[in-house]
Amino acid sequence: MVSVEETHFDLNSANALPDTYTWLTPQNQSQPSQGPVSIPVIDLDDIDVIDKIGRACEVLGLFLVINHGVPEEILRRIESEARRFFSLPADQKLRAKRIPGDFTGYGPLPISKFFEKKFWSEGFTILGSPIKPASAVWPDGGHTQFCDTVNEYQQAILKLQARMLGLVMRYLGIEDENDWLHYIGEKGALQLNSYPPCPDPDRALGLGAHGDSTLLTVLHQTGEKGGLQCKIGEDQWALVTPKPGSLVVNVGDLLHIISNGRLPTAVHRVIVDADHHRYSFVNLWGTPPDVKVMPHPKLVGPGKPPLYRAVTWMEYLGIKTKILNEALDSIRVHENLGDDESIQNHNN
Ligand SMILES: C=C1C[C@]23C[C@@]1(O)CC[C@H]2[C@@]12CCC[C@@](C)(C(=O)O1)[C@H]2[C@@H]3C(=O)O
Ligand SMILES: O=C(O)CCC(=O)C(=O)O
Ligand SMILES: [Fe+2]
Repeated sequence: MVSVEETHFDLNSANALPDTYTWLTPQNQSQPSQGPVSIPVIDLDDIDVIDKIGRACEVLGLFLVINHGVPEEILRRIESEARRFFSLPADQKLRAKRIPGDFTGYGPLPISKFFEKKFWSEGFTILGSPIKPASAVWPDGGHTQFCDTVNEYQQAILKLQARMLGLVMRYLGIEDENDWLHYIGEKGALQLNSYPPCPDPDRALGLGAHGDSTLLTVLHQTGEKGGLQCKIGEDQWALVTPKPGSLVVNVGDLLHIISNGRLPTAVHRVIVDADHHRYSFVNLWGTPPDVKVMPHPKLVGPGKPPLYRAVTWMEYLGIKTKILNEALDSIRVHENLGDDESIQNHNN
């Protein structure tokens, strides 16, 4: 039998960076942004919130939100439950190990297989009810507090996500609730991430560059240093500096599709630190199982053909799990004529 020690490398007690975690390619060495790029901060109580949130989605697809209405007490509790989970011995966490083909579980994320080196992070994904994985970890009742907290956190974040989606829809000119309420219903996947201090942070990566397959992703993070970076232009990365009381929001592929390409999916990654142990609690929010996601009919018309075919969230997750960065292109039915590069491709 293979022991836990042979298969599981414990990042929390490592004092050197193993070869399997050492990035030699420019993967984590591309240029940090020249000069400070400011990440927009959107105040949900702002009188011009529709315009401001819409523009933030349109420009970067990533922003901070304040006055978001998620009670601080819930944020503190999810943090404390995540810390309780990640500080367990490896063999106890591994009782919830992700089985290949499953979304839920503890272990390397679906994107890991697309990267040549491992990520300096631990993750626990919960899609659906937390009861099964949590009671595997805590068979003696310790799971109840964890599950209650996960449920309350997701409920509170879902309320915020639905509110923001309404604002963005109105920005796009989709005023009538009946034209977008059907996107709401799924609570999404909760991704708990732990990024322990790293002995050689310049040669490691917490999480590789990716876009989320979501409508919107909302992320709460610990500490003041940050680690999340947002891709700007070709090969520059801006640090999403934490701001007390704020949450991070990013546009995912589903909203990009619905907006018919107008709102970009935010490409992001995570860097790590020598001293700071960072955690993030990420709600990856998609559409209900029976909803076909496609460019919204109100955003399609003469001169504005639909750029993508219809997909359900689950179908899209399946595609993304197989071909990651090519997923959007694989459902594209028309080039974006507003985009210089696309026009060139079209002419060739
Ligand atoms: C619902 C999901 C979205 C996600 C795959 C998952 O099943 C649960 C984890 C999510 C996550 C988080 C990190 C990046 C990502 C690309 C990945 O590998 O796992 C996303 C997936 C996604 O948004 O496509
Ligand atoms: O930890 C972070 O800041 C980002 C995590 C992330 O991108 C994800 O879980 O999808
Ligand atoms: Fe992400």
